[in-house]
Amino acid sequence: MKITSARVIVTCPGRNFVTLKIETDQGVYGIGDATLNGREKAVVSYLEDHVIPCIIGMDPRNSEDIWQYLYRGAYWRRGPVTMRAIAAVDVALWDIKAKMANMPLYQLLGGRSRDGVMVYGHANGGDIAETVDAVGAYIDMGYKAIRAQTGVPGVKDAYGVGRGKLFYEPADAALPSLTGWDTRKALNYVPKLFEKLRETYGFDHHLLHDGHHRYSPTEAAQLGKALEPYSLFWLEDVTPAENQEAFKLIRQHTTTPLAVGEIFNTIWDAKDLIQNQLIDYIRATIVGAGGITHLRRIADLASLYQIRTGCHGATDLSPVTMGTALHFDTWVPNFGIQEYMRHTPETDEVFPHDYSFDQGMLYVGDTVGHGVDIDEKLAAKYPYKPAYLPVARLEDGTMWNW
Ligand SMILES: O=C(O)C(=O)C[C@H](O)[C@H](O)CO
Ligand SMILES: [Mg+2]
Repeated sequence: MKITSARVIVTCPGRNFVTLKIETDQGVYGIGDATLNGREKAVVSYLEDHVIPCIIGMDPRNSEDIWQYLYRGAYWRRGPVTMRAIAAVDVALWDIKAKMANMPLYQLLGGRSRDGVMVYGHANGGDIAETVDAVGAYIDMGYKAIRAQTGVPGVKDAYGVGRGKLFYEPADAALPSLTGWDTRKALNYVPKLFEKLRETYGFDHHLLHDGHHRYSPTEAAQLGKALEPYSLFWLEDVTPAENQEAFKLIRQHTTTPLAVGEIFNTIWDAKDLIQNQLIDYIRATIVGAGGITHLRRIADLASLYQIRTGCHGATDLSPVTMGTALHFDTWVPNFGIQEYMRHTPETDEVFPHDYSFDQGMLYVGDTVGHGVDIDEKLAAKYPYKPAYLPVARLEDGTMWNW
């Protein structure tokens, strides 16, 4: 069996997606996602100029060997561009493998460990009152877990506060837009949001919060401690994690569960965090961390330390990643939760998929493969549109982490 062609399809049905379609001499094809928000074309070039020419003629059934070939063979390891390209190939090959086996992907991974996958949605508002209302709307939709973000008085466009309610999309301009940040103001305000949420809705729902890399380790420890009475499911990305040791300090001071890893690309980014039990949830996902082949290694390492998965699932992860992640989540023994930011109807139409939402859970169907396809004719109607994530500056102009 041979790979006969591989094509990159770029489409923008409301936001940009990069998709890889691998075809074989046996008529079976596979689809993988390679989207890197705000840097899409770098992955397109990596795939078209450096990956596709190497894999034509290879046996698509050897997905492990092809993964190693692309990882070791490049000599230049890791990084978001390389690992997304590898992930796209890997997911397309698993899709092909499952189709050849006439099985839904989760069966090939080891079968069902659960009926459905608990997801969390994004509730946000300009201030506490608006966010409390937004959380109520998610509860009414049946969600069991909700991430809550609020604007902070005196801070221009604090992280997570979108214009729309259901379809929050941070990549919003042809050049990065400017947002503000003030840690002191956020530290004073955010705990009040959770106090109000628990007062209003009680303790039956899981609440989550994303610090989006804004706090220093000491400030992060303060926030974790201040949030303890409100019993969060997790506090995410509370400080940047390039220095994995930084989490030791936070961990010593708070029992608020910690999640990290949506920008991780390999097991090496998470190794110390996992082995020292400095986190509770690992957020690495299929498209970010080298596909199924690599993500399952991360999950296995995490399972030794009772750390559970919490795959990233923002809108920049295409339905191909969402569908594949749901198969992974349906199987992985140490599953925690899955993020679910809804795509627009236009995106859902371009990527027909076999997963559905009911009462706070997502369910994959039994379509063979990962169950997500791309309507190429429709995709062609939505040409690439440059879009960037915002940047953040402090009041005095200092560049900060967005
Ligand atoms: O979904 C989250 O938790 C995020 O932090 C979303 C990210 O900002 C987004 O995926 C960036 O592309
Ligand atoms: Mg996040």
